Amino acid sequence: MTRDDGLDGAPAAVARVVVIATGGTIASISDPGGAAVARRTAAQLLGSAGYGDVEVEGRDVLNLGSYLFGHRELRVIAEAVAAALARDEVTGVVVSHGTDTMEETAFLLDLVHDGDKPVVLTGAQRAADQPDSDGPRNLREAIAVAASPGARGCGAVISFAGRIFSPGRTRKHHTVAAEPYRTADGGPIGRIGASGVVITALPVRPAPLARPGPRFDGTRVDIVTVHPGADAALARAAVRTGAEAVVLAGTGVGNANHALLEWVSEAVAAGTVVGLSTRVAEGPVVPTYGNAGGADLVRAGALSMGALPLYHARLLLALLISEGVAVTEPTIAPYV
Ligand SMILES: NC(=O)C[C@H](N)C(=O)O
Repeated sequence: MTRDDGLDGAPAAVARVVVIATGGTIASISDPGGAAVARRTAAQLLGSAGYGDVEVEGRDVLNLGSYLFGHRELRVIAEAVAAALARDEVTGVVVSHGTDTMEETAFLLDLVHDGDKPVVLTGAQRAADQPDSDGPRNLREAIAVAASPGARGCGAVISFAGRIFSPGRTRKHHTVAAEPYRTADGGPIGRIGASGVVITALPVRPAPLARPGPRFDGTRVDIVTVHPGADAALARAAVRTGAEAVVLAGTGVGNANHALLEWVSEAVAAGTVVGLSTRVAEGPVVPTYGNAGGADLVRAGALSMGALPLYHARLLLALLISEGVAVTEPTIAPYV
């Protein structure tokens, strides 16, 4: 099957999109106890209706809620995406995915994406067996984005409820809303509406990193949250149990307290990477305060993760460490 692209009269190859199914609510149906469990396959998600002039093929890679994913699952998805993208006849790839940790997978896929073909993650907030499930619409839109020439060069994106997001600063910001994603200090880079896929902004993306190798699976990077009364017990336990880096989710612009400041000095001296992030949903880390605030933490050797969201920061450190990259201010500068 061919279609005329209308540009030079030559028939263009038909758009072909590979849908990689990984589970999530988009694939979930009620079990006998009434709990939603990922069960539906790629073929079941795609159905038999067809997707206009886009040829679509499904591939089952995982079938789990994304709350169950570890680094291994993220690596397996990255490998499946790369294999699909490597096929000349493939225009773009869709990954159907649970919404809980889609921000991490999308960020990883974006970090390692080194071509122009679109990679589009989508999911659903209402299970596949709900009469008002948003899955079919989200999937249809994601396929349209993956097939769209306009989405080329945007890297990996999240397509959800008619909006397209670049993952670099995008997080799930609402547990149940039909539009669960928001880009911190930014907005969607495009929309899907009556006139099709419209890209309104091109994301700025750093040079691609190498895809994670098997070492990524066991690379432990933990998050320790700062709160009134927090001590260093959890941070110490993280290192004791194998964490190669710890991200501090500081208060405000990235502050902690004297117990954690003392730990940062000891941990950095012993070779642990300490990233300084914030527990606040939006806005960058700005090392400002003394008396165990962010300025002191950075002086003690913590690395400011800048405007990179908390869970993105954790993932970036895990990827860099697993690749044997020395994590320093200059090596993380392009991402934060
Ligand atoms: N809406 C969802 O997909 C949430 C689901 N629990 C998941 O992340 O797999």
